[in-house]
Amino acid sequence: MKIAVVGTGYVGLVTGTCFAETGNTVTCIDIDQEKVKKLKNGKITIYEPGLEQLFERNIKQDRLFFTTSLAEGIQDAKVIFLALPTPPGEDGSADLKYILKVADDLGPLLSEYTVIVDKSTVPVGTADKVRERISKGAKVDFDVVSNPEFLREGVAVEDFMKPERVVIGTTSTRAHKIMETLYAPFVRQGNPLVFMDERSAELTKYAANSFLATKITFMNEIANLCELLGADVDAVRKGMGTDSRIGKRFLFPGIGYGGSCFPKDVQALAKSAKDTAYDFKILKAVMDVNTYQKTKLIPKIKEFFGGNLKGKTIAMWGLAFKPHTDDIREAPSLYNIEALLQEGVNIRAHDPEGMENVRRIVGDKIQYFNNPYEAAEGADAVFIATEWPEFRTPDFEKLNSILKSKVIFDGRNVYELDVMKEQGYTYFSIGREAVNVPKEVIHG
Ligand SMILES: NC(=O)C1=CN([C@@H]2O[C@H](COP(=O)(O)OP(=O)(O)OC[C@H]3O[C@@H](n4cnc5c(N)ncnc54)[C@H](O)[C@@H]3O)[C@@H](O)[C@H]2O)C=CC1
Ligand SMILES: O=C(O)[C@H]1O[C@H](OP(=O)(O)OP(=O)(O)OC[C@H]2O[C@@H](n3ccc(=O)[nH]c3=O)[C@H](O)[C@@H]2O)[C@H](O)[C@@H](O)[C@@H]1O
Repeated sequence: MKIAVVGTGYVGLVTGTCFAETGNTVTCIDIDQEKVKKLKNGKITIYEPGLEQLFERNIKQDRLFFTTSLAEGIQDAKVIFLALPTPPGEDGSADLKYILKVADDLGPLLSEYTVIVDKSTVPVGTADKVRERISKGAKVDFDVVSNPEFLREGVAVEDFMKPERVVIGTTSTRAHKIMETLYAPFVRQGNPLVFMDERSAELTKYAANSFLATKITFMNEIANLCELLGADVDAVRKGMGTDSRIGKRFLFPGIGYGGSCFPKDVQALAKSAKDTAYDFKILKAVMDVNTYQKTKLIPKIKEFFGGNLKGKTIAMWGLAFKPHTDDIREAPSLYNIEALLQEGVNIRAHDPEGMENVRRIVGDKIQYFNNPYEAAEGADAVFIATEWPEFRTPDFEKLNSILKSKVIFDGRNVYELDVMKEQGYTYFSIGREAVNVPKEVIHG
């Protein structure tokens, strides 16, 4: 099938590449000329494990194309995916300007029946708005379908190629059949295509993201309580998660959820609820707790160093909002960098993929190093903001010899407490006992 994808950001590039991989001819369209130039030259624009290989193969096999022209890109396309940004507006609601602009442009360009698919995360009622905008200029039949995306960055290819489910919102039989054909190769393992109406599909996406953010936040509060009650959140997590009604996943406490989606989607759902005069209390609490959680280690760091951090040096391991991505949008690291800089701390940072993106925002206010050991050179403490696998089993001998003092503040519970005890590190983590804390420091 010939398809077009408008927007070659994270979702657009993965969507386009994966549909090409299953034999479709795909043209991806973006207004960012630099991006399109790179992509046309066979250079991938995001870091995503496994994507580059598929991307290169499909370009070579003439199934994946890029252009800046909407008219050229959608020519002969039976299905057009809109994978456009929906950033939070000033009031927290999703800003639909990118989607509606493309909808306006698309109408007059359609030359035969086409399915237009909202792949972006959009509030309930957006499919109706897109339909209305397109119909102003369209002279042919078309359908607007809601097909929200559930992929996670870092495992996006796997999530897209083997989805647990695909949600498709349409009441049109014609569009239903086309979407079923398009997705057939991805759901062969018995995972379902879940068909529903457009509004329900739109809400499903916000409900799923908000539920996951709530699950994490609930665990963060349990962790905070563990610290006060002298319990171990790792044990509690395992004890809870083995109940299949609760499930093991997304129960890992830490310094809050970040990324381009959970924060904005929780906020947007809360705003949608408010607009209908519904007071969604849980979502408000989730946002409050997450704000607190992001910098919850700062007071501990301050207290450990006797209340004054001026002139201290901290090695920050991890900057990306989670491992296996270079994405730093709403990354907890950024909030901690800001808080530490305000206290007069020198920050020596390392992240395997995210440093360039952080440099664009923070500039030379912090220093960047190519490996975690260089970052740790002469530091008073290590702060772990992202649980990259390479931090899990460090060469402790090497680390001992370069750190000024053996202190770790771990926002992602990377190490076993026994290992920290054995290695003689003063170790603070989330929801667990603080280890080897000198008597003069009051932490429990
Ligand atoms: N990033 C993620 O992991 C996921 C994102 N989503 C949702 O998917 C949507 C897209 O997200 P991302 O891919 O992360 O966004 P992004 O910001 O990475 O990419 C969007 C792209 O659209 C392009 N664009 C803007 N206006 C355009 C126009 N008029 N014509 C053509 N291209 C245009 C931009 O230049 C950019 O390359 C959002 O609604 C997001 O919430 C859903 C699931 C996962
Ligand atoms: O709508 C979206 O864009 C996507 O948002 C999330 O995906 P993503 O943001 O890539 O990352 P996650 O793996 O969900 O992690 C989000 C944040 O939660 C944190 N997290 C996750 C799991 C956990 O147990 N604890 C925890 O603190 C991570 O560190 C990260 O900051 C969802 O998992 C995807 O299904 C969804 O498609």
